[in-house]
Order: sequence, then structure tokens, then C-alpha cells
Amino acid sequence: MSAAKTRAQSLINDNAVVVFSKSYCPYCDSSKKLLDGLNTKYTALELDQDEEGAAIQSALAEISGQRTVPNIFINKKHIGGNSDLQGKKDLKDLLKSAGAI
Ligand SMILES: N[C@@H](CCC(=O)N[C@@H](CS)C(=O)NCC(=O)O)C(=O)O
Repeated sequence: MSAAKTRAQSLINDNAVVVFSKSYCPYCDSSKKLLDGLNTKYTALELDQDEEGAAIQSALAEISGQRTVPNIFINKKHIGGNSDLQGKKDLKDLLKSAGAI
């Protein structure tokens, strides 16, 4: 496994909620706003500000089949992007069972 893939997988495994993000991405802002509004504890990695960001983005495509950001994981499960997060009817329950709220 590449170092970037190991790092991405560790973030997913070790955090209840992970948002792989880019600092200038409006969809990422929307997702983080939604999570902030629910007082969620989450980890965000801004791929455009990380020296391994491009490699991590490629690793995420391998792990999840998704290349775009935000790329969101809750309880190690791939949720998808912003539209998927916004559309989750059971989001609060999911966050509660992950211990993130
Ligand atoms: N439908 C997606 C849209 C996400 C999207 O288009 N993100 C852009 C950044 S704002 C992206 O990933 N572009 C390709 C890239 O940055 O490599 C969602 O809801 O998350």
C-alpha cells in the first residue's frame, strides 16, 4: 500500500467522521457547515494544503471510487460527497452511533 493510501486509510479508521476537503471548495464548506451546525466532532484534511494531497486524492479514488471533494466517511463507511451528506435522512442517528455528536 502506498504511504498516501495508508495515511488516508488510517484517518478513516481512527476518526468517527472524516472530511477530505479542499480549502476553496464551496461544496466542502457546505458539508462542514452542516456538521458544525450539529456540533459534530470531525477531522478535515484540506488536500490542497497538504504536500501529499494529490496522492491522497488518488488513494481515495481507489478506496471509495470517488475522486471529488468533499469525500466523507462516517464510522469508517463511505458516505459520498456533499449532496450525499445533505440528503442523509438519518444523519443525526449516524453521527450519534459514530460517537461524533
Ligand atoms: N456533487 C459533488 C460535487 C463536488 C465537486 O464538484 N467538487 C469539486 C471541488 S469544488 C471537485 O472535487 N473537483 C475536482 C478536484 O478538485 O479534483 C458533491 O456534492 O460533493
